[in-house]
Amino acid sequence: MINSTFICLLCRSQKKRGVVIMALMILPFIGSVSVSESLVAMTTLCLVYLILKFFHIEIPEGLRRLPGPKPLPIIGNVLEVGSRPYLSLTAMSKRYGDVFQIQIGMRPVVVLSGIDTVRQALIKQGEEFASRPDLYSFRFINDGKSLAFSTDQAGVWRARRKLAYSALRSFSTLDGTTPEYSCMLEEHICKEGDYLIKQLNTVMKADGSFDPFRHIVVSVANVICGMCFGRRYDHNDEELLSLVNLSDEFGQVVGSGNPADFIPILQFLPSSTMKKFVSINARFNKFVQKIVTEHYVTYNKDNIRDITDSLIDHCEDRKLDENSNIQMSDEKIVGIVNDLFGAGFDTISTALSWSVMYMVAYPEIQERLYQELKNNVDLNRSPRLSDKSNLPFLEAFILEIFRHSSFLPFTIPHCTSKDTSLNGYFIPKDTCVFINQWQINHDPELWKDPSSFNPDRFLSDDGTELKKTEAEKVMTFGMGKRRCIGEVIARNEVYLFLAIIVQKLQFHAMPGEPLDMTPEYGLTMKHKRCHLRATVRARDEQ
Ligand code: HEM
Repeated sequence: MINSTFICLLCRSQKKRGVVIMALMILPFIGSVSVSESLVAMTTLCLVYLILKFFHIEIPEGLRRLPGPKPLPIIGNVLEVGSRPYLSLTAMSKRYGDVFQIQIGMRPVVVLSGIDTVRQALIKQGEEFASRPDLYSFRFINDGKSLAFSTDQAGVWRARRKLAYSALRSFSTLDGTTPEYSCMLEEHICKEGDYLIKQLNTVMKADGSFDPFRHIVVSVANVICGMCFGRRYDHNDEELLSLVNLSDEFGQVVGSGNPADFIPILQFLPSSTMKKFVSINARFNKFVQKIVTEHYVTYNKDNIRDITDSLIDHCEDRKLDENSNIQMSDEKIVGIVNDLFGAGFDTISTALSWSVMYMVAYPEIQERLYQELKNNVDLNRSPRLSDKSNLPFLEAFILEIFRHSSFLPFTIPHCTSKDTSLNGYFIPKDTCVFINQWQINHDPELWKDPSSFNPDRFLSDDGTELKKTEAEKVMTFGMGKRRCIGEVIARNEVYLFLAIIVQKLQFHAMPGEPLDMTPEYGLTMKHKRCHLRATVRARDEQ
């Protein structure tokens, strides 16, 4: 009696109710079944039904259900996605098309591929695809107040993004301290580039080899530290070193597909990875917080020294402005510097470290880069931002690094802010969306021989000009409303650091040690840590 009432409550449709009752009727014929066994069986059936009902989505008329692989209970498609999601999801896009659905654990995820489909979603329907999903790991980044990862409401996120963008732009385009430099960004990079060369020479003399990421990351961190905090650190500073060298572990958890984000029960089970992740974030926040507190103490309205000061200043101005619409805490405003610092060193150091690896893997390309510099920049001076237009091969090389390595294989995950549709498929509100940048950068419809590393694909036949339409097809910084706000700085920084080091140094592999170019999956994919050699370009060569 209770059983049939329960079933009736669960199954409003006659047909479904019939299936459940039939299943229960069969039970006694399987063998002798005790009351408790039949209760367990019935509860399981009801639970399965409830789960099915939970995931059953009514599709509005005229739209189609999303295609995709069949998920297993509890784990969904985790096994098919595997440890290299950019490859498995690219393979799935060949089977299911540009818009398909997988299930990671309990959570449905829509995967977007194909440049036209991604443009349609992120640009033409940008508003609907601009939110971030509420993922467990994101709650630990910047104490849940991250500009890039938090689920801030659209109004708050937009205001913070505008503030971050304008602070970054002001402190990169500000005049340098001497007329020798066109702007502050150029001054920071040129000085850090020179320090990097000195540091690599010292390490080479002492040890005969160096770990490229270990040194590049400090130089790049110093550029963003200069803009954010008005200070730089020594290459052997233990505090900075221990912090910036943690970025691999950060990226491994935040990369699309971290199990604890998709299988809720894992949040409550002990996990050494999550423990490490929480501790990395706490250390990172503590580092930034200490500097911010010092800034509050020494803040002077008439002498805004850096981005932190300018954000504090914004809070002060807002308090004096009676008409201001206060929706954000000071913490949320000043906390923006945490995002800028975090995003500003890991991505660029990864790009530069890969560049050095590719130069070693393709010595003839390294030589062409050097010859181009030699022919177009006076070797008695350091390259500058203004030399960029005379170095098309270097620009083509950087584009090919972005494309071929696709070291940011996915954007940060997006989320739909309302029920929507794409290419005729229905996508409900609050669906997590992965954008597969790697697929776009390796799509044979867009690129000839996509797996070969060939910077010339971006150059005109005579090699003197960049092909703009080819360059615009590379997807590295996302697109639309969430597009990276540091893109201009990042492109300039990767270019100028590379020009400076290629002019002075030649990189080689360690004798007898094959170069391992296999990427390690994460938000930013790194190459395995390794040792290389560098020799100073001979004076007569220069
Ligand atoms: C080569 C270097 C860089 C690459 C490849 C890169 C790439 C990206 C990508 C793919 C996104 C996510 C876009 C999306 O979710 O659709 C992003 C977001 C972001 N980037 Fe970058 N980035 C780089 C450097 C920088 C730098 C130097 C800064 C700042 C100093 C920065 C600040 C940000 C911020 C704040 C966001 C979040 C934007 C938002 O959620 O509204 N990035 N970046």
